Amino acid sequence: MPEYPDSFSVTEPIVLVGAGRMGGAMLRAWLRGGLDPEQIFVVDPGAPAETVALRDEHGFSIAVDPEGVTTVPGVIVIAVKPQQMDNVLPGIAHLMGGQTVAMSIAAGRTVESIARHLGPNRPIVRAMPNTPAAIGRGMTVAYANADVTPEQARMCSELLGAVGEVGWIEDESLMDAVTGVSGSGPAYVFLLTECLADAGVEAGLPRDLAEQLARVTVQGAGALMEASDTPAAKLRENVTSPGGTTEAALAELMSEPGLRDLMKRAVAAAVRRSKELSG
Ligand SMILES: NC(=O)C1=CN([C@@H]2O[C@H](COP(=O)(O)OP(=O)(O)OC[C@H]3O[C@@H](n4cnc5c(N)ncnc54)[C@H](OP(=O)(O)O)[C@@H]3O)[C@@H](O)[C@H]2O)C=CC1
Ligand SMILES: O=C(O)[C@@H]1CCC=N1
Repeated sequence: MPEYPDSFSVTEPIVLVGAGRMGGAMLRAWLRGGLDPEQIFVVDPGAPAETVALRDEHGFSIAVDPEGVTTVPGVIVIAVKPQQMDNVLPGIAHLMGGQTVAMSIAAGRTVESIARHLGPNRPIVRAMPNTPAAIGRGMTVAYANADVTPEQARMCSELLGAVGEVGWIEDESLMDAVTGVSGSGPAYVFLLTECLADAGVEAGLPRDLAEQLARVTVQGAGALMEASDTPAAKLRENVTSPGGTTEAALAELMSEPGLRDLMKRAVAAAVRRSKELSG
């Protein structure tokens, strides 16, 4: 079980542009982890009610646009939709001070496409979290351009580490595949849960029971993977008695073209879409 920071050494102001699902999850994790609310400046023209309630509780600042930010931040976290980036980036360029690093979590958007708006030689981090971030159980992969200093990378690691595990890559082109596996991945597991419940109903179970069985089974299988380093393939074998029921089911899932092929096609589609969003 990874250890998440329960305090922050980042002392610079943090600007969060976009406090939606992912931005909001990070904001809540920073507050939970003890980041000083006076360091936090949220920019969101239609800040969700929960963000306003959090502001009322903790006392950070919310601005409707970047003009309302009256500080030079150490980090600007950009958490708006990829399609909003071209509208948003020009407005935040002026917030970039000499020591500011911009960290985008937008799917697909390349560092080069961000630098086009922020200017040359700007420190830029591109990161891809996922929704278990909301409970501190996310997986984030990050890439830093050559202008990011070790201290800036450390600050970004700390902010990302508040929502789960963080890994850094040195080849930005891997980010599309990262997005296809871990960024979008939780949705595949949720769909699997839905499909398992539907199949249970088809097999005669009442819907409530089928949904409970599917949900608790996926939770339990995830917990089992967490409890040891046993490879997923071995855990699958452990369920599979020779000549038994699982073997019969897996023969269906693994017959060509089976689940492996379907998953490859799904991830490839996400990778293609990530490349299309590159900007
Ligand atoms: N959801 C996910 O699983 C993941 C998402 N991402 C990336 O995170 C980013 C955000 O996604 P997500 O949180 O799901 O999306 P949301 O729509 O929930 O969040 C985006 C937020 O940005 C706000 N916003 C819109 N325009 C502006 C603006 N001009 N200035 C400041 N804020 C603005 C939106 O407000 P309003 O709603 O009023 O428009 C909204 O609150 C995306 O780029 C996505 O690719 C990355 C990994 C996983
Ligand atoms: O669907 C999306 O585009 C975002 C990026 C990864 C997960 N959600």
